[in-house]
Formats: sequence, structure tokens, C-alpha cells
Amino acid sequence: MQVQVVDYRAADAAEQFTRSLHETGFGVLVNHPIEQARVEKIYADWLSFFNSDEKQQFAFSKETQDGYFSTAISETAKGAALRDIKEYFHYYPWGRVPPALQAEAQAYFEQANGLAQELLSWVERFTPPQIARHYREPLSHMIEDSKLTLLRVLRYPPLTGQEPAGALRAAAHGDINLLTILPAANEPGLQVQGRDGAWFDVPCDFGMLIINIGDMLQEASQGYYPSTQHRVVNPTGDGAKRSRISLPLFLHPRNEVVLSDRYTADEYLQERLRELGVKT
Ligand SMILES: O=C(O)CCC(=O)C(=O)O
Ligand SMILES: [Fe+2]
Repeated sequence: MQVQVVDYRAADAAEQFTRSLHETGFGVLVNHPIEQARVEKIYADWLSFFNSDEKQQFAFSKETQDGYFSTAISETAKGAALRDIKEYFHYYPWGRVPPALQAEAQAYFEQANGLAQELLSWVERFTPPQIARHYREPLSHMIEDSKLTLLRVLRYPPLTGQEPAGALRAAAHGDINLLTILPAANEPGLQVQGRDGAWFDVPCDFGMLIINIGDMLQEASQGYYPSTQHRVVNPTGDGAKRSRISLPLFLHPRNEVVLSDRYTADEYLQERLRELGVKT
């Protein structure tokens, strides 16, 4: 399985990139407009936040899903037996956030959301007509004024050796949303599953941007764009002593968007959150 690394500035970038999404569910961009210095500053500032007690004041709300999710309540991937070894914060522009981190989180959110919208328009443009006719509205409309798009800041703590046997930083899962965009993390570990079940490292040189299809877009495109299983494996050696920080933006449609004959976006999301154990 070969996830394509595509130059965002190439004349045929949209075509190459959407082909990789169709074939693998993943695509990787270089020379994209997201500022690396901003990403690095967010990694450093949020690592300090996760290392402080301040996080305890932001315990997430089951109702609204914003705030801090500790390792003790961290999600269990659908079908997995063990919790992921991670803690994370869900940032929404309307949600709670440590005041000192608000401006840079919002600036990143806007920049990444703008790029994600452009990439979604590429996805739409390169959808074959026999698939596109099933879209109930243009993909770019589905996310307009959505209150559900969210920035997740993840921190995978150093390993202690006390982790339950078989637990992973992130067990194999598909993302729930339409499209995810993810700057390469500060440490390796992200893998994607091929059709034959084998796992492959996702290209993740610092500065690359990784994009993947979520379950909602797989549903709306009748599988033309597959939501591929991915995971974050545990480091060995010196890497095990270091935290890993990553920063996915999950592009979500408005609640009332009809994805298919089977689901609206809201029905789909509620079902999945219950399965993850973060909603009653
Ligand atoms: O940390 C990563 O590299 C990936 C995280 C991820 O797949 C997720 O949070 O859905
Ligand atoms: Fe994911």
C-alpha cells in the first residue's frame, strides 16, 4: 500500500491527491500552506498544559464534548478491549479553552479549516458522476456553519512499563467525520492498514500534512472514498521516554445533513459516540 506524497503546488495536485484518497483513504501533502512554526509552537505550549494541573479544571462535558479527556476516561476504539494510552483536549471555537492558548488554537483552527474546505472541494470535483449524484448536497455545503468541526490536541504520555498488555497509544480505528487533516506529529507511530490486513507506516516527515477520509464521507460516497483503519503504535527504546503530540482537525458536517438513506450526520455521530463510551 502506497500513500502518495503530493506537492500541493503541483499543477495536477488535486487529481493525484484525490486518487490516493480513493485508493488508500489517505493522502500526504508537502508544500502546503499551514505554517510549521505555528504547529511547533502549539506542540510545545500544549505539552506544558498537559504537564500541568491546569488541565483538571477543563474536564470534558458529556453533553457538549468540549474540554479535557484524561487517560482514565480516554476513548476505547470501536471493537477494542482496552483504552487507548492517551489524553486529549477538544477545542471548538465556541468551547472552553485555557485563556493563554485560545488565540493560537483559534488561528490554527481557522487556517486548517480553510485548507480542509479546499481539499473537500477537490474531493468533490474528482468524485465520478455516478457517485456524486448520491450526494444530497455539495460536500462543501455540508460543513458550512457547522458547529461540530473540532481540533483535537492529543498527548500520548511516555510509557511507564505498567500499561496493560496489548494496549496501544491508539488502537485501530476509522475516524467518524468527513475528512481529517493532521500535521506530522513530533514522534513516529502512525500506521495505516492495507486491504490485505498488513500495517504500513504513514509518511510523516516533520512538516508533512496527512489527510484521511472518515466514515461519514465513506457513507456519503458509497465507499468510493474509503475510511481506512489506522492506529498509533507504542514506541520502543528511547522513544518510549518521550511524549508524542498530535493535532488532528476533524471536519464535521452540520447535524441535519443527510449522509445517505440510512443516516443523518447527527444519527451517525450519536451512535458512534455511544460506542466509544464517551456519551450515554
Ligand atoms: O496521533 C495520531 O497521529 C493520529 C490520531 C488519530 O488517528 C485520531 O485521534 O483519530
Ligand atoms: Fe484517527
